[in-house]
Amino acid sequence: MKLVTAEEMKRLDQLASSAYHVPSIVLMENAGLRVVEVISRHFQGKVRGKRIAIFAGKGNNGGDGLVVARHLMNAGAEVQVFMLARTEDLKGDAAANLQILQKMKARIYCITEERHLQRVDIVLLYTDLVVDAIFGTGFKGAAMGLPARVIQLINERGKPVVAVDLPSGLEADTGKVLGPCIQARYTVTFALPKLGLILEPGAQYVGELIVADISIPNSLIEGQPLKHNLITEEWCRSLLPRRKPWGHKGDFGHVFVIGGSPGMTGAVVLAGEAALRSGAGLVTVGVPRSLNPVIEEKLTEVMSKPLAETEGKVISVEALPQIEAFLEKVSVVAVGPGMSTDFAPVNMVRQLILRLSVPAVIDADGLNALAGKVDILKEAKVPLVITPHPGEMARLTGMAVDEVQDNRVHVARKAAEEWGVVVVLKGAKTVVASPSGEIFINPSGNVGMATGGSGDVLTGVISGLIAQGMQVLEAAVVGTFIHGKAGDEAVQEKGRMGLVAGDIIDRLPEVLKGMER
Ligand SMILES: NC(=O)C1=CN([C@@H]2O[C@H](COP(=O)(O)OP(=O)(O)OC[C@H]3O[C@@H](n4cnc5c(N)ncnc54)[C@H](O)[C@@H]3O)[C@@H](O)[C@H]2O)[C@H](O)CC1
Ligand SMILES: [K+]
Repeated sequence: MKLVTAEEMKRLDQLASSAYHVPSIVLMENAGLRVVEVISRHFQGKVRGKRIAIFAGKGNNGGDGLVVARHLMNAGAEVQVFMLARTEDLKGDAAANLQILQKMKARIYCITEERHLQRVDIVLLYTDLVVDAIFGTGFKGAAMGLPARVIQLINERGKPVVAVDLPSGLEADTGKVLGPCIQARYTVTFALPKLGLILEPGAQYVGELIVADISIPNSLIEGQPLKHNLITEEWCRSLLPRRKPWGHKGDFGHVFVIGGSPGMTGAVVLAGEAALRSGAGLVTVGVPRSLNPVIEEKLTEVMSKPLAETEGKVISVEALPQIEAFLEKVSVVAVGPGMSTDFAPVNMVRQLILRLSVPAVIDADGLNALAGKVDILKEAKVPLVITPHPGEMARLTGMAVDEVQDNRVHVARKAAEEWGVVVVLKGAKTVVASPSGEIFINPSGNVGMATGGSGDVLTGVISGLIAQGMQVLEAAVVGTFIHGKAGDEAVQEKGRMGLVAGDIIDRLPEVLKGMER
């Protein structure tokens, strides 16, 4: 599903009027009607007599609210409209709808001074439902002054709120909530979801999200170069490889996981098992020679390959010829789980990337090996996926973690475009970015997955899908979704605190089974 920024939405709005001659006031009317439908559903169709307080800002979001007021009045509801602006401040379509309401003798109060809040507080006490039409896509920064106080009052009274287009106080493009923000029961957003409704923390204020058609022509929407996407289950289902009944394990690829070091053997085991549970035909984990007996103990279906090691029992540069020779037998490499950041494995990774002859997923210490040497990624001759968590992304970009987290979409896109790789920037609402700047936001997953080894599992899932012939971008998108969905299934049973990475692997088969075609 496509997502939009405020700017893109404005352009759609303008083109609908200028290129398709859909008058903007028709769009506003439709927006209002869609909101009324949700309100009617909330009251099981019985709107008559319901006490509804509508809060309208000075822009077109407020205009939508005035349309809602008109239709609710006609439906017999007891409507009170609070304008967070002077009536003369309204322009265009919003002003037109205000005039209509004035002609209808609607109860309209302007909240322009602190003392006006008393009335708001009293009305809220007896209100059945609130309509938030204060700010929409025009909002930036933090709500302050009277609007902020009104938002706080509405939240404190705890009545159900229908947010028009966006909960007021939330930034459409970033999902940032820098001040008070409406906690909505429903958000009726127009045409396409705004990025900020999906990103954190904005997504926590949305309630039930309804994407409402307001008659912007589909051909106009499809014709726009919209580069933000929400990953959906149906889309992932359509991308999953089909299994031919006569297939044999050779058809489903061979994953080679390279990593492991003393005390960190579990990471390669998790990655290897996850790859197998994601449908790969064969999986081999390459570990320092001394650790191989321990790994063999832990593995059954997954094979292992002892690699040349240093005295410290980490993978040494001498392992490169062995690894290169083995590349002929595999379909994809996963580099990094538990590898350690000793000089030798770091050096090995930096050289391996230039010699890869199959796609690779680079994760964890494989990424830490590239801090300060990130240009190596640009010289790879094969498609790459990197799967940094925010700390690893900070090390790769030289930014502070907060800076990365503050601009997740921008940071992921810039890295993907500059380094020419698929970037999976993990975290709440993982962002997948392609070298062409396409963005895919993952809605699945939960905080229970913030546990050691969860990233190793994701590396295995993505590698397992690439082994079965998926393009690296599709494997990253689908793998991220499946990994999160398996975590969502696991947390139902294990809870957010008790969930461990192995629980995610255990749920992969049922998630995949539910998506097979
Ligand atoms: N096709 C569509 O998308 C349609 C959208 N509609 C509605 O229009 C709003 C966008 O309206 P706009 O006038 O651009 O801005 P807002 O109403 O969201 O904001 C009002 C006003 O608020 C000011 N402002 C911005 N930030 C702050 C702040 N931090 N504090 C105080 N004031 C702030 C700014 O000056 C804005 O002008 C969209 O959401 C839809 O609801 C159409 O009605 C239907 C078609
Ligand atoms: K709003």
